[in-house]
Amino acid sequence: MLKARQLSFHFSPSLPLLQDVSLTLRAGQWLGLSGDSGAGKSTLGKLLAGYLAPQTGDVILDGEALPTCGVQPVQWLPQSPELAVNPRWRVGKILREAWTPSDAQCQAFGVQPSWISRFPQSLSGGELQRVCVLRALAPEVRFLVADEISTMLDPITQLELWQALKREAEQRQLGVLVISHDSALLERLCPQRLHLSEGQLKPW
Ligand SMILES: Nc1ncnc2c1ncn2[C@@H]1O[C@H](COP(=O)(O)OP(=O)(O)OP(=O)(O)O)[C@@H](O)[C@H]1O
Repeated sequence: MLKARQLSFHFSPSLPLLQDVSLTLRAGQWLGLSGDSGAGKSTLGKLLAGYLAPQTGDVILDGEALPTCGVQPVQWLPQSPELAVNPRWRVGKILREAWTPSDAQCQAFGVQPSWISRFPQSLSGGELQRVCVLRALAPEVRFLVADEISTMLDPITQLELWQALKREAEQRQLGVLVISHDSALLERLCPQRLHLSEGQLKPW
């Protein structure tokens, strides 16, 4: 179980962003998170994945602090995959950075064998996003923060990505926090939804 306990966070003391935010994400749960632009959704996602440290409160996984080395069991997947890869690495090296997905997994996520020897700049944003999502699914991973991951995909590719992720999450009982402005998408994917507004979470 992943828990955020009374997190407060600001980039500047005069501009508090999150105040006393608590949430629980269970194994196998799909939880939706909406909120206005700039409300702090990505910041909360980064706090949950250990990319940022809160000023007060903490994030615990099964009662313990997140590990500081090795494969992170909570993976934050950002909207812009091109910012999350080393442009000097070929796609094969990027994909296998933490683990080696099977051919069947590559196929399920629509990752084509012909991409392996290419550089990431030569893939479309949607193609690279699929590589990054699959890269994040190492066996040690237990929770995902999917931060607007399908925004740049066409409707069919979007559907295929979520179907592949649903299947993988169900098999492994991954907990997934889906961050999106698309309320129809959140309603479809997530039985429980939260809304972030003025630094606080409310059921939605
Ligand atoms: N590194 C940073 N330094 C200073 N301010 C930052 C930093 N990162 C984000 N912010 C600010 O914090 C606020 C929250 O940003 P965040 O990206 O978490 O919002 P969001 O809810 O995800 O927005 P969107 O829906 O537009 O992606 C914004 O006002 C943003 O400008």
